[in-house]
Amino acid sequence: MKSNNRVRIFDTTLRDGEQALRRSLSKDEKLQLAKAIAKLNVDVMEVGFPASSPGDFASVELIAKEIQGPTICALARAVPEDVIACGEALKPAQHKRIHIFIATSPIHLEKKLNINLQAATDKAVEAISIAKEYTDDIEFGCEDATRTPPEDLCYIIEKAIAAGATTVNLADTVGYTTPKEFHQLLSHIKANVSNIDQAILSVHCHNDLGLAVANSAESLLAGVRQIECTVNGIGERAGNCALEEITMLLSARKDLFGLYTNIKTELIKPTSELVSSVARMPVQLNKAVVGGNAFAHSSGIHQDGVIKSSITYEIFHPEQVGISKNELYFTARSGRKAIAHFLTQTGCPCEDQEINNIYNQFLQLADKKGQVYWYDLTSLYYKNKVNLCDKRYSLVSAITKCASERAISVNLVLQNNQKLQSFESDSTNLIEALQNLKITNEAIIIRDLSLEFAPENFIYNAKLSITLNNKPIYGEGYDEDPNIAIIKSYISILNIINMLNQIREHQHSLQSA
Ligand SMILES: CC(=O)SCCNC(=O)CCNC(=O)[C@H](O)C(C)(C)COP(=O)(O)OP(=O)(O)OC[C@H]1O[C@@H](n2cnc3c(N)ncnc32)[C@H](O)[C@@H]1OP(=O)(O)O
Ligand SMILES: CC(C)C(=O)C(=O)O
Repeated sequence: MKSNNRVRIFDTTLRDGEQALRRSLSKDEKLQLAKAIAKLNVDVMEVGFPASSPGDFASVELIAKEIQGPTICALARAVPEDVIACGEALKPAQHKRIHIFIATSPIHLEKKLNINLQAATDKAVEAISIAKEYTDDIEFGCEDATRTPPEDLCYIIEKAIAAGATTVNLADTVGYTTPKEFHQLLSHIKANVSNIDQAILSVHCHNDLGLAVANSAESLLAGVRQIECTVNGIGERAGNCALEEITMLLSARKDLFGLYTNIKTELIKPTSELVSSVARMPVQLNKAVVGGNAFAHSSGIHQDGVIKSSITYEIFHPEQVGISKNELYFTARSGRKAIAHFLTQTGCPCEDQEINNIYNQFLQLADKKGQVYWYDLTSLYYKNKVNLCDKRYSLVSAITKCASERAISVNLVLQNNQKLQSFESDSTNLIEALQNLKITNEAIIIRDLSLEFAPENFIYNAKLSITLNNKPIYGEGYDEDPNIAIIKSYISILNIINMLNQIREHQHSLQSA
């Protein structure tokens, strides 16, 4: 493809993204994220604001030293000290860029900077001339460009390019513009700035009205060739254009845009997870491309379509963004096809009549439980095949005692198959004490525990999850006493394991018969 079709991805996760965090990132955290973002193969990464603090100066300097490949960029106000701080911090970088910005809108000029457009232009030109002592790669940015009269933008941009700016960035700082309006503004700038061909046009869109990706995408149709964006769309207030969304839009709609990026899209999901965990910003389930539901289907009509051909409801393959496969969830909205498909895939093929029976029982269970798990389906299947004897544990009594602040002992009496059995253990906490009871041969390691109190019923709801043979198992228990609620949810896990063992034994007996 011609290079004019290449869109440069300018990642600002470590600068604008970091501005959205409740706690700033340490030098090591920034370096860890910088390494992952560089592996994504972004063209430019803006990694901080060196004049902001000695710590951020040191982070930018460290990244400039350690990261090879992408251009390392740092941000400065149109203030000499800021530009010098960028130049100094970026010294070790293989490829470096200084990004100088100043607000251009009447609102910002009058109410914030208290200067006029000419004074802002003079400051920008002076700052650019200082930056030129450090690098030829200079980005000039108009903050709040989308609330600036077009002729004012043309004036300051022309001067900035003449002073040496090689990239010009138009920021929709408060996420105010719309795609059509933005296209018109960018076309006006292209048509009216005499030296515009000497710079790459860039945009930096915020998501206050949910239009950051749409506005960035439309800007490309107006001739923009650099998009500023962040992983997971994190950034001031409602965030920035999401890197993963704009990248996958260009990939999925090559027919419309005819443009490409150099992003290694298969690294998108792991990078998103890393950013989310280091930044402590959870990704919402329904987030495009990287959300937990982006490739999950739970309604019957969709599941049927996806089973027949994934392109019915998926516009690109999950593997393209580093997600191993799509997922089907089972709820009362699921249909027969999904149930039959799951059972067949797990070695439990059914005849039509059988699936009808299982499906009716499934619906009753789904209405009761909300979500039906894989082991529920396997159990329904075998319950329809054979009358498995129900070897269930039930709780007869439970005593928990705190021997000291740091020791708890548990004594359980359980009934199983008419027999009473007593189990005892102690530890520093209830979960460990339960794990030490050794009621089954399986090593049960609890992964998660949630405990909620329902004040309307004065009752605790405990939810535990474990992993057994790489599959999750969820248990649930209710009680007025939080410890007993946890014990009951643990017993519900024992009963699921018991049921799975019975199914396995039954399968063996069928095979050897
Ligand atoms: C839209 C954006 O995301 S812009 C980038 C936002 N990022 C940051 O703010 C980075 C973190 N900021 C900081 O560490 C600090 O605010 C600093 C170091 C930049 C400045 O700190 P201080 O000197 O204490 O100033 P303070 O933050 O209180 O006020 C900002 C000053 O910068 C001025 N200013 C703001 N933008 C610009 C600009 N682009 N060019 C020149 N001056 C500017 C303001 O008018 C104000 O000046 P004043 O004191 O004369 O009124
Ligand atoms: C510094 C600029 C690019 C910015 O972050 C904004 O205007 O939102």
